[in-house]
Amino acid sequence: MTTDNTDWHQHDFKKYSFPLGDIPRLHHTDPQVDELIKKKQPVVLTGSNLVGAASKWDLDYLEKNMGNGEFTVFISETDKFKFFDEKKLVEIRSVAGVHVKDRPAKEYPRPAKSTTMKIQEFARRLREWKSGDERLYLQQALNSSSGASVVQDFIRFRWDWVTAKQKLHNWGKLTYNLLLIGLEGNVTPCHYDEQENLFAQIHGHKRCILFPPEQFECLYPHPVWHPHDRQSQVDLENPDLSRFPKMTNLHGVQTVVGPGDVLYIPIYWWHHIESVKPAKYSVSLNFWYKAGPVGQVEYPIKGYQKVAIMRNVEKMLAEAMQDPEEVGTLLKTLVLGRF
Ligand SMILES: CC1(C)c2ccccc2-c2ccc(C[C@@H](CC(=O)O)C(=O)C(=O)O)cc21
Ligand SMILES: [Zn+2]
Repeated sequence: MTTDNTDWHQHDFKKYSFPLGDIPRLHHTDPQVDELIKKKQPVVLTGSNLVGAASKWDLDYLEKNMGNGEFTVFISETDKFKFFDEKKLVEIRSVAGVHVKDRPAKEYPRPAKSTTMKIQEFARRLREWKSGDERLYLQQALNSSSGASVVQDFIRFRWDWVTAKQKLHNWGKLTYNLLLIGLEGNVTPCHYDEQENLFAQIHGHKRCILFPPEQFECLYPHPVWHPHDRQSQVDLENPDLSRFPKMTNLHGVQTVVGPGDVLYIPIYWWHHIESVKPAKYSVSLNFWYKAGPVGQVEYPIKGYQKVAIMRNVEKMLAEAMQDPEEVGTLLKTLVLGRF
């Protein structure tokens, strides 16, 4: 269990060009926890025992108990695992009711390719991994088809506790529990998700850097129709300031989560996550919840609501123009020199 964030050897970590505050770490019974979640502010909850039944989920245990299924594994030549949504490439769009299969969009570089393998092969390749080899990141939705004892552990999670959180904060339904097993050094680059996330760390440690939705203009997300939708175009470690000048206004918050910690990543908050030393690999399990009902809209509207509006404008224009390339031109015509 990480006792306290401050004993972290920060000098080990990558240095970034932007300031980083600390995400509060609070015991899960602290009343401030629910105040922060209600305000959609990130917070690390300690001592919840949410996935205590999984504290034994190291590679040996998972290798023996994850069953005989094929698991999704992403492979990357670099330390970055920037996910790529194939579905965006050939989107069927209806034009006046007629389904028009789009011509496949121009070829995009695929930084991480996905494959499947049995847990035994994954574990072997992780143990044999040495610097210079391609990196692996297992990402698999947990379900009843996992091995019997893993399912037993899953059932013994603190579902009462997490369901009470879901109800108290009016979150929608639980969509996924993604099991994540990645090498130390793997980086999931800066992106946001459209779901509330209780991110439970099981083995090893992860450095999590978060930015609020209001910093949308500093992070230059790809267009919504792009396979890298929801992900920043900016390489935080090596920002191209000529293309992304507003990146100099970036300021975030960070934490290092260890076994037993649960990080609340609010919906639409940007997060950049890295598996860090000393463990050779990390095991995490996230709990993704659909957004709750919008309810009474209060003005001025909040940052994350503006992101949702901008996404809808991009989608509507792409649909109307039937050619995503023209959307940029139209938007520039609409605003440049006028607003
Ligand atoms: C990078 C990877 C393996 C991936 C590849 C291709 C498609 C999807 C994904 C995906 C989705 C979620 C995560 C977990 C976490 C980041 C982290 O812990 O690394 C995170 O962002 C979250 O919990 O929201 C990681 C991945
Ligand atoms: Zn995410």
